[in-house]
Amino acid sequence: MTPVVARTRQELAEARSRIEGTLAFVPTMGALHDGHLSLMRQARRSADAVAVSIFVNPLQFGPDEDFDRYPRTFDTDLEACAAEGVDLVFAPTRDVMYPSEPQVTVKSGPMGEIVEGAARPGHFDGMLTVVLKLLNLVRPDVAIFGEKDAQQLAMIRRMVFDLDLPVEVAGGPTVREPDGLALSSRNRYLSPDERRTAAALSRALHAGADAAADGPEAVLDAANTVLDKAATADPPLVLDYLVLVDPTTFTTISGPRTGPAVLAVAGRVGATHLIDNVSLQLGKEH
Ligand SMILES: Nc1ncnc2c1ncn2[C@@H]1O[C@H](COP(=O)(O)OP(=O)(O)OP(=O)(O)O)[C@@H](O)[C@H]1O
Ligand SMILES: CC(C)(CO)[C@@H](O)C(=O)[O-]
Ligand code: BAL
Repeated sequence: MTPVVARTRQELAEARSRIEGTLAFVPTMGALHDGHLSLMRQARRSADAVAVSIFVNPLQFGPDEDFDRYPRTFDTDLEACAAEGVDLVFAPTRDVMYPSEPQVTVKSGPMGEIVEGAARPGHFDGMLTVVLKLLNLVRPDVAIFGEKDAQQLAMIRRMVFDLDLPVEVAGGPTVREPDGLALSSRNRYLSPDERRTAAALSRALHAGADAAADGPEAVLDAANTVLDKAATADPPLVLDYLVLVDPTTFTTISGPRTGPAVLAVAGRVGATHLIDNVSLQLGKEH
């Protein structure tokens, strides 16, 4: 069945008031792929009804980023939502979300300025601002985000904790191509040659995870060996960062250490910024 499509606050309020039972919510920027669909299936298992938002949020894009060329594929997105049994799609315009230039926004704090936040200044402030607005508008019981954007997920959990938001946050596992490349709406920018180079990101994470029992230095060495080779490929992978961080705070892990960690990587192939990460247990066989 086709989902109810709400484009305005009033349409959303009316559709929301007709939903009975619990509601799970999957916020997206559209250009839906199997990663999004797996979050929708998780949402379906978590609640009586499922809502999806489709909104390319200008606030989280830097001036030199790809806001204008970000893929917008609403008709096929709606078909995908229908096939997954989504009940409600909220697809506001920019003017609906931001009727005037916002004066009060969310400040993501120190965690918003490191790792991906250092590569994309202001990104996490804009992301948290729109997520808070979406949560206030949709009022879900549970909101589901992909682990592919691990720092985003950690920051949303922190916002919910710090601001006492009445919502449960759940993470969904990263869906990958057969060669390991994490699905991402931005993958469609890649030429076949760039696509081949991009696969080095997940290969590096895999190599790092395989060395987890030997500690942080071994993890970074193993991943860097793969990335160094990709840096000389044609076209090359231009590394933005490779970091081993605490899963909750995203602060760097160094020296001998055991326990959970996230190995996160970001790089550019051509003009396309791609990110990926893997969770691992340092100092333990996995
Ligand atoms: N491969 C994936 N597996 C699982 N979840 C994913 C995957 N890719 C994205 N998501 C999640 O889907 C939600 C919407 O993300 P978004 O619409 O930005 O897609 P995206 O593929 O991450 O796009 P982008 O190319 O902009 O990074 C986020 O919670 C994101 O973490
Ligand atoms: C959470 C989100 C929908 C906010 O715009 C976006 O950052 C995304 O798609 O991951
Ligand atoms: N996938 C996270 C949203 C962004 O890249 O802006």
